[in-house]
Amino acid sequence: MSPGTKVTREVLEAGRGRLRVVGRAGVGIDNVDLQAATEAGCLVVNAPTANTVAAAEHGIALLACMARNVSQADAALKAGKWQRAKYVGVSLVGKTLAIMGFGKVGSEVARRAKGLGMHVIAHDPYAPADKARAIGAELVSFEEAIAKADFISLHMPLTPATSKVFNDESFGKMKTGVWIINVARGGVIDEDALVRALDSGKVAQAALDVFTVEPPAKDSKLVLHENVTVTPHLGASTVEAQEGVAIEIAEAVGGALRGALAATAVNAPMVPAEVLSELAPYVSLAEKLGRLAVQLVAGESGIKGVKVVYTSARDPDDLDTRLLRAMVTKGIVEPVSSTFVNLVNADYTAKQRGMRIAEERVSHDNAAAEAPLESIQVRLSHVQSKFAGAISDGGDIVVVGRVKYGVPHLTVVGPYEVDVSLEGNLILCRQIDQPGMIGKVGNILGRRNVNVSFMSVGRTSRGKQAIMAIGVDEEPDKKTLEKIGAIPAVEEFVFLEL
Ligand SMILES: NC(=O)C1=CN([C@@H]2O[C@H](COP(=O)(O)OP(=O)(O)OC[C@H]3O[C@@H](n4cnc5c(N)ncnc54)[C@H](O)[C@@H]3O)[C@@H](O)[C@H]2O)C=CC1
Ligand SMILES: O=C(O)C(=O)COP(=O)(O)O
Repeated sequence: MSPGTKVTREVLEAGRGRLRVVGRAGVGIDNVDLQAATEAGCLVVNAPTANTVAAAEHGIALLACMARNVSQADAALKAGKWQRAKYVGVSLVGKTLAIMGFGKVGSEVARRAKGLGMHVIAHDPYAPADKARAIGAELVSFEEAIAKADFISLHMPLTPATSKVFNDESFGKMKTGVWIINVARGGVIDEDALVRALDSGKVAQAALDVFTVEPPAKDSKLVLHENVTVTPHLGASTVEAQEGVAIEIAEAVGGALRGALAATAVNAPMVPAEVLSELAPYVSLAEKLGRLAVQLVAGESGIKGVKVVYTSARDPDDLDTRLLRAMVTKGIVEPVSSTFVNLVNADYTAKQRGMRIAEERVSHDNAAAEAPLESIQVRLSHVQSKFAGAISDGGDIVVVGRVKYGVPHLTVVGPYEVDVSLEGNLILCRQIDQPGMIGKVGNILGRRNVNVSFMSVGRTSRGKQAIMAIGVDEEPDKKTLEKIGAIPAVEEFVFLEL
């Protein structure tokens, strides 16, 4: 999808439940109603990196072109006018360039401008100062940037906060004869104010690739202004960038449709790719624990409080749990919700259902541990359970799991320690600890051709209460489950789908 295509609330609502992914073959997603997409559970992915260099190169091209009056002189010469005196330009070396928005494109423009011998300053409230320093650019306030610059290049996204930030007031604070370049979004400039600033000479020239309305009106004063150089949104239009963007977005959409976690998702918790691959088995564990916990709930009290406890040897700053929290939420909400729930709208849906998700981190004293997490605990507070064995001392449903050899395992149910791989389905069975129980249950399942994948017994103490956690590949029929329930020592059992 190109920026000319608008994905509005109406479009998203018409596709609700069926439209799963919107792919933006570029960076700017100001043409997608993100809130409506999130509500509809529709993932929005973009291709954020493949056109960065193209946009930066276009910014530099416009800068150089404008400083030397290339487009005006070209038009004049083609009209038969040889005007060497009229088109004396200005030099770039030693001039101060202010980069507004020091993200991917802005920083690449900075690198190139340094190569041209310019003094580079930048304004970006969210950019790390050391990244700017490494490129040789100094981060300054908005006021300082616009006041000190000879050239101002715009590289911020269009958001409510950046809409028309370049207006009469800000032009008023700039040096007289400043030069403006915009390859970001037209809407960050109040175009009428820019025309006024050009007319008064406050702004010497502007070079614009983007406009508030695209294409702009044929009689646009701005476009027709003699001190304005324009291109029709060509920032990303290089052969290399178009090919790169096409591949990037195809991979993102394909991955998202297969259920892979999209690193370029715009409306889902954003997690860097290296973190994503490290967390992948924990992501699955988090969702499965959520699923197990919710299937253990009984009664009408509803789930109000959910607590997720991460035990980790890592420094809290090194453990980004947003994705895990979203997956626990998804696991809890999905089996009990009629709406299509995914990573995108999991938090939103939980909130709509009045479900609060609290998180806690417990440090695990094992400095040698390489795994990001020791365990994840999911606790549903003050709910009734259809399996009393899942209730811990505090009256909460508690399940704990960990990743072993890359596979999620259930390791605690209520007060019982078990160890069962979370694949296939699960039967939990509570009984009085005594010999022969595994054989009895195993026999019933075996006779019905239900393959047991894993089995584990946990007990409070010898001869007291114990639970069996049995992983099964197939879903046993009702009769088989009843037979298990009818074993005299069995006090309760529950079948859980993973
Ligand atoms: N003309 C064209 O064809 C192209 C245009 N673009 C546009 O360029 C812009 C930048 O793209 P990228 O660098 O890839 O995005 P980016 O997300 O990497 O960088 C944007 C930067 O702007 C900063 N920012 C946000 N609010 C700000 C504010 N109020 N003041 C100053 N900085 C602020 C962010 O912290 C971020 O560092 C976007 O608007 C994008 O749509 C990108 C590619 C091609
Ligand atoms: O990536 C962006 O934000 C762009 O503006 C590029 O737009 P395009 O994909 O060339 O229509």
